[in-house]
Amino acid sequence: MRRSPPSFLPSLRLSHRSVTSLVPRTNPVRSPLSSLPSYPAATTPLGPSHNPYAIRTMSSNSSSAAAAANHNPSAAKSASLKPLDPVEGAKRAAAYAAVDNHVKPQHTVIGIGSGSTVPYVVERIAQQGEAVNAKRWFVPTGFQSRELIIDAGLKLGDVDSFPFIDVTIDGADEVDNALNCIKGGGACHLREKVLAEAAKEFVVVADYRKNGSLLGSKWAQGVPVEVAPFAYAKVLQNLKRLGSTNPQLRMGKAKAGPVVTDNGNFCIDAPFPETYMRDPSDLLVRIKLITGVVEVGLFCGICKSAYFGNEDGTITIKSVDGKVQEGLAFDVNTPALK
Ligand SMILES: O=C(CO)[C@H](O)[C@H](O)COP(=O)(O)O
Repeated sequence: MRRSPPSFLPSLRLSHRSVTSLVPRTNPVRSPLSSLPSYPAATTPLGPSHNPYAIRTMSSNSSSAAAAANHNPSAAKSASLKPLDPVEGAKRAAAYAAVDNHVKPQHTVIGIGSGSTVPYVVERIAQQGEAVNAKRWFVPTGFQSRELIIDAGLKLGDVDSFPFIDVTIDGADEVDNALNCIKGGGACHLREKVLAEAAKEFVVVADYRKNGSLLGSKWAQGVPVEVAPFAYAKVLQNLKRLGSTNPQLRMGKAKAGPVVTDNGNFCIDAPFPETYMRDPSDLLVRIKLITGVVEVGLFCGICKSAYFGNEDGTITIKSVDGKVQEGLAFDVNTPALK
C-alpha cells in the first residue's frame, strides 16, 4: 500500500509538478517495489507480464521478506530477502551496494535512471527510511523511473527545477574499463545523459553481463541514436556513410511501427566495427554531428563508479581512476544505512 502524504507537507514550498507525487494515486498496485509480490500477476495492470522492468523473484510466494522489508524497513533486520535468480540477484546486489556507498543523508537531489536494475536502486533508497527521504527530491530519466519514484512515495522533481543533482544512479548496457558506457537499451539515453551530466556524481549499476573492456563486444545491437522522426531515413544513410554496419530503426515489440522515445523521437541502433568502438569519444562526436541526431547512447568521461553484481553473489566496483575491486562480499540483508 502507498503511504499517506507525509506530515511535512505544509512546511514545503512545492511546485505544481511536485505535488502530484504526494497525492495518493487510486491504483495501489503499480510498483514492482512495494505491492506486486502481494498481488497475483493477472490482477496487476502493469504487473510482471506487462512490465519488462518489474522485479522478478524465483518463487511467487506472496509473503516475502522483501515485501515485508519494503513496507517496514525494520523488518529487514529480522527477515531475509527472497532469493532471486542469478541475474536479478546480481542487479539487486549492485544496486544496493551503490546506494549504500553513494546516496548519503546529506544528498537532497537524486537522479533516478531507467531499466531493470534501477527498481532495486529505488527499493534500497526507500529502505533508508521516510525521515531522510522526506528531505529529498528525486529526478526521473523517463516515464518508467517517474512511476518508480511516485509509487515508492518519494518526492518527484524535474531537472528544470533541479539542474544540479547530488548523485544520479543509472543502469547501462555495457561499460568499459575507462567507464565509458553504451546506454539507451530502453531508449531513455537523452534524459539519462542530461541527468548524468547534471550530477556531481554519476554511478552505474549493472549485472555481470554488462562488464566489458571494449564497448560493443557484449552489447552487439549497436549504439542507440535518438533522432528527430522526420530525419530518420537521412540519418540512417549518414550513419552507413560514417561506417555503421546495418543501422536499424528500432521497432516496437508489442506495437506496429517504431519505438517512440519519451521525447517523441525515434531510436536507431547503429553497430560499428571494432576500430570505431576503440575510440568511443571520437565516435560519439562524429555521430552527434549528423544533422537530425538528438543524442547518442555513448556516455564518455561521465561515469565515476560502476557497480556490477556477479553470478556468485559478489560485486565488482570499477572506479574512474582505474581501480578495480573484484569479488567483494555484499549482503543484501544488511539493513540500509539511515
Ligand atoms: O540505458 C538504459 C535505458 O535507456 C538502461 O539503463 C540500460 O538499458 C540498462 O538497463 P538494464 O538495467 O535493464 O540492464
